[in-house]
This record gives sequence, C-alpha cells and structure tokens, in this order.
Amino acid sequence: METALTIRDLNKSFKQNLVLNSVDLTLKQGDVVYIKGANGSGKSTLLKIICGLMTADSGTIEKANEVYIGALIENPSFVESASLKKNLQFLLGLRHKTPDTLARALCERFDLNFENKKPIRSYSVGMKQKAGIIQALMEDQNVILLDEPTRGLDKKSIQTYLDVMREQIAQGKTIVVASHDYEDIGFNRWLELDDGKLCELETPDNDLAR
Ligand SMILES: Nc1ncnc2c1ncn2[C@@H]1O[C@H](COP(=O)(O)OP(=O)(O)OP(=O)(O)O)[C@@H](O)[C@H]1O
Repeated sequence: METALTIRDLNKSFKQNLVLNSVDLTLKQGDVVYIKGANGSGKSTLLKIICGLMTADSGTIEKANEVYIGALIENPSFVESASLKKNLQFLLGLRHKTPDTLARALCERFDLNFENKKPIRSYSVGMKQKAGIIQALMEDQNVILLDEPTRGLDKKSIQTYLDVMREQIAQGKTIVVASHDYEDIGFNRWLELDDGKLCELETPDNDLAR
C-alpha cells in the first residue's frame, strides 16, 4: 500500500504547554484511523497541523503528490448570512472549481435541502455539523480528517454518517477521525494521544466501546 503521509518528530507547544512531543505517524492510503485522547490532549492541534491550518514548532510532514485533504476541524465555519448552496459553491470554487454534483448528493443523503435559501445562521448545530461533514467530502478528497464529526448529530444522522463513511472506505479513502464518541466506521488503526505522545493501540480497547 502506498504511503499517503509521513509525519516525523512533530513538536508543538503553546507557551509552557507541550502539546505534541515528538509525534511520528505514517498513514498508508486506505488507512482508517481513530485517535482518542482526553480533552486538551492535542487531537485538534495535530489535525490542524496536518491540514496546514497551524504550523508546528519543528518536525516534518511529507505528503504524497496526489494527496488532497478534506477536513472538518472544530466547529464548521460558514458565512452565516449566506445559504447552504452559496456557502458550498463558494468553497467548491476556491481550489479546483469542482462541480456541485457530489455536494448535492451528499446534502440529499443528510436530509439537507441544497436549494433552501435560508441563511446558514438559521440552521441548528446538527444541521451545520452535517454541512461541515459534507464540505469535507464534496470534492471527492482522498484524505479526510474529521474532528468530532458526530458532535450534535441525531441518531438518524449518525447512521447516515456511518453509511457514507463506509462508502468512502470502500473507495479506498484515507480517513482520520479524532473523537470522544466511538462510532465505528470500520477503523483499522487506533491511536491515543497522551501527554504529548502519540501511541498506536493494538486493538480498540474497552474504553472505546463505551
Ligand atoms: N491557539 C492556541 N493557543 C493556546 N493554547 C492552545 C491553542 N490551541 C490549543 N491550545 C491548547 O493546546 C492543548 C490541546 O488542545 P486541542 O484542542 O488540540 O486538544 P483536543 O485533544 O482536541 O481537546 P478536546 O478533546 O477537548 O477537543 C489544550 O491545552 C489547549 O488549551
């Protein structure tokens, strides 16, 4: 299996707070990775650094040429005064001017009306979260980073999320989910961030299934 991404000796501190301490991680194409860790253990920080939203103090990240990252990091942020369609089409136009076909199909899957003219500000937390998941997938990105993807989702939407992610896996996507909620999309690797160190777990331990 080809390597999608290699992280070596990544360090990140906020003042005296050493959040990532010599973190190494190699992601193979098709890896489906769950990252657990206590509040404040650095999960979001790691994902932000991987997708280039934050710089590390030191260390390297090598990405394979064909890597194209889709991400949902923290709360999805949209232009609140604009509609869902305007927001998604704006994001689609930013990099590759991708057609909105997949965005429309994903909205339908998640019971969001793509044509609804209401501003995003009128959307519930769960609806915004679903829009956040959609924008992470709608360009058929091949590496997908999701930070707490099921936060605020109702049962039906969680099931849709599971179905959609399993389809992404079947397409060979590389996926990293950092979350407190263990929704098993079909992970093949389990990692834990603890005291700045990223450790590989052999199996999902009992804590995860709770
Ligand atoms: N921009 C920042 N400035 C200062 N400190 C920060 C900043 N971003 C994160 N931190 C600190 O770094 C630590 C790790 O935060 P991070 O959000 O990465 O953790 P997390 O594992 O995602 O937590 P949670 O599970 O609560 O979302 C925390 O102590 C946080 O306060």
